[in-house]
Amino acid sequence: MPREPGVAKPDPILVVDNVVRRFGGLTAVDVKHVEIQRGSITALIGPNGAGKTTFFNQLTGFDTADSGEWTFNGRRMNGVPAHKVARAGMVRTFQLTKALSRLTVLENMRLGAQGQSGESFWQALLPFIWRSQEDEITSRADELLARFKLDAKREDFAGSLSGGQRKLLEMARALMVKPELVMLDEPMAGVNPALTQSLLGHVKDLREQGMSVLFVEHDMDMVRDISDWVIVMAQGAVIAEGPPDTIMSDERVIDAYLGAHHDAPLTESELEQQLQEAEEALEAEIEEDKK
Ligand SMILES: Nc1ncnc2c1ncn2[C@@H]1O[C@H](COP(=O)(O)OP(=O)(O)OP(=O)(O)O)[C@@H](O)[C@H]1O
Repeated sequence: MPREPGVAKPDPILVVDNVVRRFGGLTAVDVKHVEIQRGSITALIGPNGAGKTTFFNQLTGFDTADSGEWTFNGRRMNGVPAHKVARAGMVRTFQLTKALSRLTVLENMRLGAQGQSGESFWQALLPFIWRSQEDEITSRADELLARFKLDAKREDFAGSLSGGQRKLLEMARALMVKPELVMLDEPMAGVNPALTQSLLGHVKDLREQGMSVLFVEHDMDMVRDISDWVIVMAQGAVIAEGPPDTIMSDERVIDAYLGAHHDAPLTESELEQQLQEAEEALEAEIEEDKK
């Protein structure tokens, strides 16, 4: 396959055209064309501020693109809200895990089943409304919690989990909607080395089970280790694509990284602070939905 930005894939699950997102004078995302191959693990890399998370937000309905269109399994997805995108089979996790700390692990999983929407948050916690689905949802949650070795934590508050366990919970929760495409935003950030292999194994498992994976990551060892294909973004655009072994020596890629300031990894307390902010923002959103 040619290693050019936007190269066509044999069987793409996601096809993106001309997605632009501006913040004031800044063009955060300007992706002309990109295809994600079904059944593979694709890494999305690029220096800080390249637009990776913003691009994820557009594709998954968490933010509205200024222009552009994209199809998932041939179905147009631009303008579709996040919970419907998730229910269609395209689900994402967050860079700062949104596992609500004052809910139990199991309650977080139930929320996942509702497809990440604020409006169904209360319904998810009021089992009598959903009694018929309740048993099925709980047994799926238990199955996933066992797979991710979180079953012993079922009744614990998500806030009591370690950073790595929260990442596992995020991934397990995303699987509640039985997705076809799983989008992971920095799955390795803030994960203790002891959990690294286990997380890598879980990501590879997704592919073994026939799912497609698209993940944003700064950890190049992880990118090299598990990806089938790498897409590189810089200043909002896709600048290179290719297999992991060749992409890291690509001149355009090296230039993009050298030209950008690369932040040091977050410390534990910075991570904690950001997690708290993300939770407050999500809770505010839920309050807003209740009105
Ligand atoms: N809500 C927003 N308002 C204004 N500017 C924003 C907003 N979100 C992102 N940006 C800007 O858009 C650009 C792309 O940011 P984005 O977070 O998508 O990059 P990234 O590649 O995910 O970076 P990192 O690897 O550091 O997470 C940055 O310059 C950022 O400051």
